[in-house]
Amino acid sequence: MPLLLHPRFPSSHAAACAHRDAAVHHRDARPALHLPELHATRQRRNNVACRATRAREAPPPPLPKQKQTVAPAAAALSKEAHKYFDHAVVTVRAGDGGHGAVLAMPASPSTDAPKSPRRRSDKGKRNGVKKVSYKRNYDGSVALPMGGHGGDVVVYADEASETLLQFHEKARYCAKRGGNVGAAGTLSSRMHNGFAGETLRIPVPVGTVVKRKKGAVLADLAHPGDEVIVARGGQGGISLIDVPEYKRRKAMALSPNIMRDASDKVLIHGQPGEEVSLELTLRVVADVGLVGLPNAGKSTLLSAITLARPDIADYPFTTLMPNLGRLGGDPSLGALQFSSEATLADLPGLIEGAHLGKGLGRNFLRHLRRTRVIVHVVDAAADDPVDDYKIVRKELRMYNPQYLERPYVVVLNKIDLPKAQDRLSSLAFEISSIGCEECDDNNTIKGNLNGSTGENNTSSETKAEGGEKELRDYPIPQAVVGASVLKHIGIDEMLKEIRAALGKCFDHRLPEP
Ligand SMILES: Nc1nc2c(ncn2[C@@H]2O[C@H](COP(=O)(O)OP(=O)(O)OP(=O)(O)O)[C@@H](O)[C@H]2O)c(=O)[nH]1
Ligand SMILES: [Mg+2]
Repeated sequence: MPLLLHPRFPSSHAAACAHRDAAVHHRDARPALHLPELHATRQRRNNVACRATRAREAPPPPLPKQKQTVAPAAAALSKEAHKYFDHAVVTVRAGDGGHGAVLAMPASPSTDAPKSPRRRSDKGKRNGVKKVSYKRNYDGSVALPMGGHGGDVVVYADEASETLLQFHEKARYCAKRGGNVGAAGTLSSRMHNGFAGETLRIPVPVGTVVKRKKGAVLADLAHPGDEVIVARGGQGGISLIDVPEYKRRKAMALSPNIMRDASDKVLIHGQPGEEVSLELTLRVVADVGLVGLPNAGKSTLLSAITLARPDIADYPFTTLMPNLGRLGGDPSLGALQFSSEATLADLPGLIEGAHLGKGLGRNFLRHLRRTRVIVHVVDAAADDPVDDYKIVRKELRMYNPQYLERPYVVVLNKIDLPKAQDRLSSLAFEISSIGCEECDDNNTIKGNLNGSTGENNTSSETKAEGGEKELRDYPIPQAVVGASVLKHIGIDEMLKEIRAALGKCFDHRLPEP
């Protein structure tokens, strides 16, 4: 019987042995060298080794320009992490299926052989050969072993991860392939399937949107533990029985997987695993977004009312990436206080012209998308707080006019400073009169939160830029409160207003009053 082995199986043992023997023979056949010759040869060999080492130590030749621009350099990543932390492109590859095998039928006892007398030890044997019990399929055919399934690739939302920066350092992930069928050889009851490749699980921050590159959205991983299979592993190959033609009819009774000719061998190959390019976009999950000019005190506010400890400093753009903090429930609600818990996101400061890329730009405003309430933090001791407030409102409108329709609270901060205290009431009056009372409609808010954002909605942005709707056409603030988050003045009043604004939004967690 011809020995049929899969080309990828370690079938070339004999060839390898022959090669090794030839090498030994070649070594033995070398003429013996005299001492001076030996020395010269060693010298030559050392020189070659030296050159090889130098070649290995030499820096690799520079890549062509277009290849170098594929991923941001590590230095740029550490310096400008805020540009990359919320967006990444990765390629994932699921594992290939393991291979099946070509199996020979076990030798059957010759019917011509003279029958030996049956002995007690021959129990369970037929004509002295032990009867084999194979695993069977539901239709009674022998279950032939299969190659293992390739590992899938799963992306899941993990509370422990915060940014997508790691995907700029490693942009390709491969799952393990399935195992091959144990051994090619004779069909036996002890053969087993190849082991399944392990699923590769990739953690991403909660709030990551997983999308095929230039394709459909696969999942929005908005809750911890949410997951999506992004690439499926290949199926394992089947096994085939190889029998001479005159035995095929008999073998067919055992299994339909009979090899007819060499071309059938492709069936034993495992299927390749899927490979996809994914675009990961992080949109932080928060109920309240803190916005304002740099230095207004947003991070100080977050640290005053939550356990978050963001960087705080007396210079603009201290915050480069959103900071999240958890606001505890309202104790006055008793057992229901958990329902008033909320997550706050402190965003980097905005400046006039952010929509044109000034300052840090406005890309991080995408992180307001999931918020229900916006808190404007205004430095009441600044030269023109009302103008500062308008600048931020206008930048929000440029980015997504729908943000202006969400309920919002204005916090006039730094009232511990005399300059702010003196003009607090006039500022509060001026700010609360920018906007229209009638358009304060919760239905609009619901529509915005469920519907599409204006993030990529250029038509709505153009509309706003065209000046069709002024700031006064959007709702007035829910409340304007004076506070000093540094000195803990007016914190309770501010929290009350923020919770009231949250309560006004549609919220399934809060019981209807
Ligand atoms: N006097 C006074 N100073 C405050 C108050 N709140 C914040 N500050 C100070 O204002 C400065 C800026 O505060 P941050 O919280 O870093 O401001 P920010 O809005 O987060 O700034 P960016 O991250 O740059 O956008 C710090 O020196 C704070 O100590 C306040 O209520 N009163
Ligand atoms: Mg800050």
